[in-house]
Formats: sequence, structure tokens, C-alpha cells
Amino acid sequence: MHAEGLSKRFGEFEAVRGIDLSVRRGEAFGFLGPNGAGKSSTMRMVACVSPRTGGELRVLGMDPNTRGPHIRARLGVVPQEDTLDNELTVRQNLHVYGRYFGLSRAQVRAKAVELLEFAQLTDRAEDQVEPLSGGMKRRLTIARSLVNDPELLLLDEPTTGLDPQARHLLWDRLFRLKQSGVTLIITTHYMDEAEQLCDRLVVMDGGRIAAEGSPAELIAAHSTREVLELRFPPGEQQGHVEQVRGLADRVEVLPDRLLLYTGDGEAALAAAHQRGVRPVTSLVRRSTLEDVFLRLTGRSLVD
Ligand SMILES: Nc1ncnc2c1ncn2[C@@H]1O[C@H](COP(=O)(O)OP(=O)(O)OP(=O)(O)O)[C@@H](O)[C@H]1O
Repeated sequence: MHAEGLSKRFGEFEAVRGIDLSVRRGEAFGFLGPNGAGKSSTMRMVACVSPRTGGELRVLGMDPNTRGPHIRARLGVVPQEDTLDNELTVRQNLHVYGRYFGLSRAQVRAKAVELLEFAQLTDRAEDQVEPLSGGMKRRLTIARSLVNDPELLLLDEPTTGLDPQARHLLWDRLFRLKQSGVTLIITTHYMDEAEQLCDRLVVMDGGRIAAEGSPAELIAAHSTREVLELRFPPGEQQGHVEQVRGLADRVEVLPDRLLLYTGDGEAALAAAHQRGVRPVTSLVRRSTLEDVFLRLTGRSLVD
């Protein structure tokens, strides 16, 4: 997938403001960004369901404006909301979708067996969809999107709303797909998801790309090696902000804690102690993508 100056305008409002990016075959590529950053608008253009209003776009080497149906036949799309048919069984959902993609009955039957196995839903195949857990429904939605053996899979916030165990199970499935050579494009609000799955990612904000790189590259470019987190009793944090400011390259003030960005967290903590700073808790940790995000967008991803 290749985009140059790609834009999406809704009337006067420009949701995507001329972005350049390339996703290589077999890569897992992530879009991170706060609400309204333009991630879904970009995904919808790539999915050939929303025409671009400016710039160039090629998906699987083709132009969505002229080859939309050809591209869609080779894509898998996992939308933000599950669009399963609750009246049908798990297996029937796969059958209906397979027929929609033009597979014969025999092909559909064989494909469903394979995909049920992949989604770890073989023992629930004849159950109605309605009572399944959120994680199972997501796995079924992903399985369904694979019915046409897509070369490129678009996933819009695949694990939002799932519990940690269900998320890990889903990551495991996505990792398998990646290993089998499927290109993945994922939007997510979760930093850990991006770190786990994505070879490369972009941080989007206000319709633009704020940064691009592998998780490690982004951390190296936009954060310090370590972070010292300090928590104080209610009402006392503000009084310490100026005291610690000189101890780090940068200080972020969050509602419940101070973050000191520094190459050496232990040294910064010792220096803070010397200045009489007495936090309730202190923690030295490595920088993560969450820190990069905070730096680039001024917002924490955890709304
Ligand atoms: N059909 C539309 N008509 C008008 N404005 C739209 C339309 N679709 C999206 N927008 C606006 O474009 C901006 C970007 O929306 P988009 O859904 O692409 O963001 P996002 O990064 O995917 O956010 P989220 O994480 O909430 O899905 C938002 O301000 C949104 O209100």
C-alpha cells in the first residue's frame, strides 16, 4: 500500500491532510492516534469504501478509484463494530460470507472447517452467535474476513473492549496470520498492542502523521531511555513540580503522577530525595510508546 499526499475532506473539514506512507508486503503496520486523528478515514480509503479527495493511493498496486472491486476481492476487513449475523450459527456466518465471495458450497464447507480451527471455535460451530463472549465474536469476525484468503487485512481497533486474556488470544491469532505472510494494517488505541504486533507504525494527530518508525525507533527518537514516575498524596503534587523540573530532560504532569524523562531514573530519584521530595511511591521504568504518544500529541492514550 502506497500513499502520497493522501487527503480526505468532508465539506470544509479536512480529516486526513495529505499523508505519505508505504506499507510493505508481509508487514504489520499500525496507526496510532487519539480520537478524531483520521485513522478510520484513512482505513476506509484503503478499504476502497470511501474515495480520497486528494493525493495518490495504491492498494495492492492498484488505484481504488478505478480498481475498487478488484482490490476488495483480495482484502479482508475487520470493522470496529462486529457485524455478525446474530440469528445464525457460528458456522453459518462463515458460510454466508463465503458464498458472498463467490465460493462454491464445497469450498465454503472446507474453508469454514479451517477457519473455525483458526478461530478456536470448532466446538462452538453450531451455536448461535448472540451468546458468545466478546473475544469469541472478534475471533469469528476475523475468521470471516479471511474467507477469501486476503493478501491484506485491515483491522480497525481489533481488541477494543476485550479483557486481557481475550486480547492475548487475539494477538496470538494475528501473529499467526503475520507469520503466514498476510499484510496487516491495524488501528489501535493500545500501545502494548502496537508494540506486540507492529513492525512499523505511524502516530497520527489532527489528520497528519506526527511520527513514523518501528516501536524501538520511535522510542529512541522521541523519548529518553528511562522514566521516573512519582506519586504524591492528594493535593501535594503541584508543589513538587518546580522542585523536580531541573532533574530531568522533561517533566510531564499527569493528573495522578509526575513523569520525569531521563537517561538515569535512579540518579534522578536520588537527587529528588536530596531536595526533600518525598513521593508516596516511585517507579523507574523504560520508556514505552505511551511516552512517545504523550510527547507527540500532548495526550495520554488512556481516555
Ligand atoms: N462522514 C463524515 N462526515 C463528516 N466528518 C467526518 C466523517 N467521518 C469522520 N469525520 C470526522 O473526521 C475526523 C477524523 O475521524 P476518524 O474517524 O477518521 O478518526 P479516528 O482517528 O479514526 O478516530 P477514532 O479513534 O475515534 O475512530 C473526526 O473529526 C470526525 O468527526
